[in-house]
Amino acid sequence: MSTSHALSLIPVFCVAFAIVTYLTRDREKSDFENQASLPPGPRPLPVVGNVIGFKTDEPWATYTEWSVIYGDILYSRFLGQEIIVISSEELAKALLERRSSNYSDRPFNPVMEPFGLTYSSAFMHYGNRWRLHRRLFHQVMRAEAVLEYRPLQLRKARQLLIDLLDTPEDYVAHLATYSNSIVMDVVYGYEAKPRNDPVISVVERSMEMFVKVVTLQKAAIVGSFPFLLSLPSWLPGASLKREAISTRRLSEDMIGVPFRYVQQSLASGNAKPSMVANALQKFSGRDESGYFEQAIKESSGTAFGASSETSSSTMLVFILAMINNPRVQERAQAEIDSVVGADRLPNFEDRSSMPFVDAVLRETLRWHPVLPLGVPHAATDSDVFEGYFIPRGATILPNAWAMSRNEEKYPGPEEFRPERFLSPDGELNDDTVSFAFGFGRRICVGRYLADASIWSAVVSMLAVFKFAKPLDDMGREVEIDVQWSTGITSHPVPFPCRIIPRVATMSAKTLGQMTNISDSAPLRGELR
Ligand code: HEM
Repeated sequence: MSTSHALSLIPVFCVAFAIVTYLTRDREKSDFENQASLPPGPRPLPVVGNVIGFKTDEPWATYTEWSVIYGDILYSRFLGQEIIVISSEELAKALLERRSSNYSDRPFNPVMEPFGLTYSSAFMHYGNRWRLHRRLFHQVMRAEAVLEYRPLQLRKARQLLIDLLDTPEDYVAHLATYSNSIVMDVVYGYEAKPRNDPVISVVERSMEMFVKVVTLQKAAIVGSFPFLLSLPSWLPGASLKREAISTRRLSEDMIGVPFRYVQQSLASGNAKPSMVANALQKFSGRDESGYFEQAIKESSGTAFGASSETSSSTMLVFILAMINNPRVQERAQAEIDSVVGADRLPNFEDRSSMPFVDAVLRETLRWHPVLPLGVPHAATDSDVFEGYFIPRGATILPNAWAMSRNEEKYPGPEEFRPERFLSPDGELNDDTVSFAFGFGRRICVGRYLADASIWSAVVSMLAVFKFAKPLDDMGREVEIDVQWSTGITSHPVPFPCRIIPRVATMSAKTLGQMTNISDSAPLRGELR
């Protein structure tokens, strides 16, 4: 058979396979199903499910539109996948927190194994292996532990300012370097080079693939048409197979390269305290099977991935918001100037005196949640919730996008208004936008680290720079046509902007004098 003939049969195979999958799919009916009906939702097409009107590049927007029609608990189907979308924060808490024993699993994702992503703690099934990962994170990322990283965060923020001063046009790379270098230090004790660090670039390439691969659509397609991964990789049209092969290679490097760096540093007696070094020492001599070593390797690899995309995306959203809201930017700068003065940069002791800056950070998390559909949970068992039947194994999507657009809680939700987080007397209110970090037992383990790293970058950038729209040939400001990336995370696609020092004579030397942190400041205590 010729290659072109073989190719022409692929769609036929796909449809035939989908029909067989659909007809033979067998969801166990439980007693619950006889008592309650599935939540309302758009009528699915046979086989393919709810594809009509579904915006694949903005699934959160589709689910939010559907939630207006069908309510805050809705049912939808994509190929063989049953999806329950929760669009209210209260209902998400009631389900994912108060019933967390049943809703802390992740959906089976057929993409993970062939793409070499089973290492990820964030997509791992609920169970003992996940618990061990969580414990390893907890050692170094719980609220009290992250206080130790403050000197590191301030030092890296100063480096970020120097980089922005030097080459403002590379701001996207500088933001990525900032968040990546903090997590590399915390997790591996690795001091990344300010530019073109070889280890960081391995991890960045791997993450780029990761966010494109871990989407609901891809999971459903691979789940329904697994033979696509068996096609010879040379075959035109076998792009999925080729993508799987390169993602697998990148993932191996991503978790292997920095891990070997720590092993070698420990062997030569030069290891700095870090999540990996501490844990390897703790389990040394009592890990014959290599079980703990594997968990340390996998969880540390996850930490990097989970942090890099989310933190730098949030900072991109912040810059965009500042450019489009100059009055907000000026008010935050006035607050910083009044607390800090002109001779030094802000530090963590100043934080409680600058509620407006914190309100800007919260509004950034709300205005464009970088994980608009969170990370999917799964129902371990069938259940009835709010009178609706939730099938065993269903994917549960906490629709952070819809929560951020709740008109009652956030009037004028498309506008960037930090004041919504302040009481009339200027104090911060209780709304910490916690939905941006997820729910229940799977809530983001890195949230305290993320909060301090993003605050330190945001306050430092506001103290030193003005962010403004680009200029045209006539010197007039031009509006930015913002595009948003799509995948499991979403952030503004790099846009032109001006990053101008607020003091024209600002230099790297002045920045050094404005920070009272020593470059060799001890960052953590002894190895435990
Ligand atoms: C702005 C920054 C960040 C945001 C918005 C964010 C958000 C999230 C969200 C929504 C989840 C899913 C929670 C759920 O399943 O309900 C999550 C999980 C996770 N995050 Fe973050 N995150 C951020 C930064 C970080 C950082 C800095 C780290 C680590 C260094 C991190 C590590 C993780 C891990 C390991 C998980 C998986 C938890 C599990 O499945 O048990 N994140 N994050």
